[in-house]
Amino acid sequence: METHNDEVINFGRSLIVPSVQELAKKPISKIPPRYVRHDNQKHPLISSDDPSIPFVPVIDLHSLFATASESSTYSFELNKLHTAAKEWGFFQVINHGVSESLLEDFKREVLKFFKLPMEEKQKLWQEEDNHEGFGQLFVVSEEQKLDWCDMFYITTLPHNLRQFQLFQKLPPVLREKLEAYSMEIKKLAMAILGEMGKALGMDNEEMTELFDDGVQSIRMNYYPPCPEPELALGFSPHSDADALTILYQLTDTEGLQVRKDGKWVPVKPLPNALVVNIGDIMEIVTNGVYKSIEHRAIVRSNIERLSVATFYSSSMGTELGPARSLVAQHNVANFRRVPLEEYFKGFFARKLDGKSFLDYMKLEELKENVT
Ligand SMILES: O=C(O)CCC(=O)C(=O)O
Ligand SMILES: [Fe+2]
Repeated sequence: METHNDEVINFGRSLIVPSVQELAKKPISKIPPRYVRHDNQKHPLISSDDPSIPFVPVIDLHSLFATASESSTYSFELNKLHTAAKEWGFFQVINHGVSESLLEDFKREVLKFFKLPMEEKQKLWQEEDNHEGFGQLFVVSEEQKLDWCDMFYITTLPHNLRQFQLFQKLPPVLREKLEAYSMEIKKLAMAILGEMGKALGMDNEEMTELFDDGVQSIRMNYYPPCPEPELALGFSPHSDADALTILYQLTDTEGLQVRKDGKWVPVKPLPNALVVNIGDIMEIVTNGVYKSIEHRAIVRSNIERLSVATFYSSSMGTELGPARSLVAQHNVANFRRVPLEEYFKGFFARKLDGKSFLDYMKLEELKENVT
């Protein structure tokens, strides 16, 4: 049930920036300096067809869940999940159970949403003091370089964290599909987290307590064609702050790249697949066994790209830190403990800079002794 509440928590703000989609409609052959990266590094498209490039693991969730219900033994698929989470922090899932028709309907509505006239979008633009809505995140100064991307960000779960006004302003069919998508993706995230907990040897009850009523937010990304794609970036390198991200690549345009052993590896959009990645919260909860991985998005000269990232984090009111059942196993805690709300506020107050915020959470010397 939806409740209108007066105590929506404001996790942060971001400076208001112009729409890149509108900019890209103009007949420009050069991009404004604010989008040209300082490093002047080129950000080339790396084709996933190049045989020397490793392929991000693909996990068949049907097999995983089928073997999971049969026995509690460590199945082949569970081992594959565990290895992918440990060594890649990124994988694709197929046979994930989210209905194809819902994915199609949601995609259609998101595409329409970004094609709305600017006067309509303006009503859903970020406000000075809150970063939900259309705009960009993590913009903290007028000098900062900007991403070649417009995004729409909204907190979806739990219901009492929703910006009721923003939900009310969404086109009704999008809103309906977003609700359904949010629920399906929560179910999927919980199922994957449950399997991960099993693979890690985490206490089941602890896992449920941490994530059952988790915070979910959805970020829709629109990357317009860019006249100088190698000088810009669609999304600066970052790791996600949440526990588990489920990314839906709406178009079959390549653009997402993950950093693996120092190299950028493309994540090829596969039909009916979703991309899953470990976020910083999961790295902390697993006491560092699973790693959140840096990733970025590049842009193209002649083609747009769209994606929807759903971020799933632990529940409000819980403390963020390594799972106690794992600290007991490992005999050491590698991260500090902070209230979840404090963690989020700290994260959103910064410019995106790789995995720098996780370093703040890391305990280098202070090792918590287990009793
Ligand atoms: O567009 C993409 O593929 C990446 C999006 C992403 O990393 C994010 O929204 O956090
Ligand atoms: Fe991300």
